Amino acid sequence: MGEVDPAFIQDVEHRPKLAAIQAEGIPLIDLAALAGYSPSDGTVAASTTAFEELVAEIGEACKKWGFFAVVNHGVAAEKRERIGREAREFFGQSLEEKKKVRRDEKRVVGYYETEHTKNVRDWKEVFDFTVKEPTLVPASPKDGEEAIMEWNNQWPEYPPGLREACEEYAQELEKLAYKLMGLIAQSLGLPANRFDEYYKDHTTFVRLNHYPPCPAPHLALGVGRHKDSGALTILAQDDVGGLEVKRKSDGEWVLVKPIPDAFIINVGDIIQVWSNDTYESVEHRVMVNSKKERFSIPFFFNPSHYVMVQPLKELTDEHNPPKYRPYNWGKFLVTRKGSNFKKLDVENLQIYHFRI
Ligand SMILES: O=C(O)CCC(=O)C(=O)O
Ligand SMILES: [Fe+2]
Repeated sequence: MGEVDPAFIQDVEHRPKLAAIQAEGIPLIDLAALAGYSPSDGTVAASTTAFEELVAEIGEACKKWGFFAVVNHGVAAEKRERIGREAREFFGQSLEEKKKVRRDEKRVVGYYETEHTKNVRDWKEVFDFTVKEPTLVPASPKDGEEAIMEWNNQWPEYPPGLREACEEYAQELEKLAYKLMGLIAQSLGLPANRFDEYYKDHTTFVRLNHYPPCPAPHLALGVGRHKDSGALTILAQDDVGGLEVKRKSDGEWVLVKPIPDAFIINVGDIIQVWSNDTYESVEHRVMVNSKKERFSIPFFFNPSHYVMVQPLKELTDEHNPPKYRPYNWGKFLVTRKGSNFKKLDVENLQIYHFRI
């Protein structure tokens, strides 16, 4: 990634402004009132005013921004530090070493250094792993073909502690993800465990991102503008900064300031569909930096492959009819994964293709 290959250059209108706006950023939400909260059995241990306020805050943040930061989330700091150290070790190796666990059309998780977003190459390298081993998905993106296949993780020999650090981290984040889905359900007036049925064989994956220093941060992006296609993303970012969110109120790109130990949460396309557009999945992108490398770790909380994603019955009626046709999550996922290996003339599959 030494010189700037034209494949990385963004069209003029999508290039970042390096002096990004820092005023009015995404909401910061304190989850302290969550202690003792167990959404899976629908009980709310802390049924207090503080808890009601928290649910309302989550709802407002989802509506206004689609993004928020959380503190006092209950994830042990040492687990996050550990996966961060292992990720640095892994990416610090030669390309040849990393390519030993490179993903390809058969093994779709692992190391990858040539990802494209909207056909422009991203200035980054990644390592993906699924949380469930194995993860079950449709064998074919085609409708009517029922065969199922397994996605299996590819763990590198070095660093030897990477696998355990990743597995421990994923377990912690899974607990947080269920709590956040519980809060989001309650903020929509639904029972806390409303979404659990969709997660029995979930297809969640975690990505270790490394953004190396870039000699042309005004031309390239670490990740081009996009929306996350899953339900909910929980992101750990380091102290370098670079993530920008498209503010709903005016369409400006706003920097998400790093806050030590906080996680950044964002609503993905599936929550947009489930909520029938009450909450929207918001565009975001990542700027790169000419001096500093950056690391981040998104956790993409995705349902089971056989889930038909559609607006929830409780949230639709004759005055507010469903805005989307049902679509099969697994087929959507494997279509998107497959298209990562080709440079396409057409746009990726998107939820608006299912809009009624
Ligand atoms: O690195 C980041 O801050 C965000 C990455 C991201 O948006 C993604 O991987 O979907
Ligand atoms: Fe994203």
